[in-house]
Amino acid sequence: MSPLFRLQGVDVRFGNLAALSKVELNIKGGQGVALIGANGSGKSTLLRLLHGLATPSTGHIQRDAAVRQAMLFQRPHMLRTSARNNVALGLWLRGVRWGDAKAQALRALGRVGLARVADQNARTLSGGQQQRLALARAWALQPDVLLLDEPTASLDPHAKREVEALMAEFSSGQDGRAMTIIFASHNLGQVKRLASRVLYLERGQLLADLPVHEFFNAGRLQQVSSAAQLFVKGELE
Ligand SMILES: Nc1ncnc2c1ncn2[C@@H]1O[C@H](COP(=O)(O)OP(=O)(O)OP(=O)(O)O)[C@@H](O)[C@H]1O
Repeated sequence: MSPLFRLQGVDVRFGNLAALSKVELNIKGGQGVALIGANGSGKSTLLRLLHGLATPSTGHIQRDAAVRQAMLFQRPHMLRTSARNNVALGLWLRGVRWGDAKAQALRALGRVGLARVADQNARTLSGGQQQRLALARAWALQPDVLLLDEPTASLDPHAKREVEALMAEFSSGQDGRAMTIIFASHNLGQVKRLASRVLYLERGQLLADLPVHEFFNAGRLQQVSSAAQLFVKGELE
């Protein structure tokens, strides 16, 4: 199977700052990929690059043109209209007729347990509901790849569990087709639960690309960098 993404020697620079530096990476379908690293290590930049929201300053990114992608952010942006319209508009923008878009939106809201609030103004929903609404908006597009930038970072434990459960269901192919999920997270428990592969970034460099069980092997991590070991220890405390 050809990779969904192939990055060769990619730098992303903002002025003098290299947010990403010499990144070499292949991502295949059917994986749960976690991006971890300290604040400012380049996780968001890498996700934005994969989603086409950032471009390499040097190097090359190859994306499978047939692949459908959606992206979620830590704080979803909702339009000041009903939850249902927020989902339907995403579909309509991709050419779905408005009547069909509204029907599909309702199915997507049902999928994330929000059918009850379909007519409520999206801006009045709780943080957890808004993130589930963002998941419905993504799910409605039936993407092959779902990119998520710290999707549970601003949620309470209950909402966090709900969002995480949906991520697990989407990636397991429960709805007929498995989505590849690529997510940034500081929550290492979540990384263990959802990822099969871990990418560790340090100051824009991809220092480790390991199966999840190897990444959490302290001896292995020491070989990556002492900062990586300290980082994981700090995040687990
Ligand atoms: N649009 C931009 N303009 C200038 N600098 C930027 C821009 N976007 C990111 N940076 C810088 O690039 C570096 C990497 O940022 P990035 O947001 O990718 O890190 P991160 O690992 O996602 O951090 P966090 O965990 O805080 O979200 C940081 O030093 C950041 O300040």
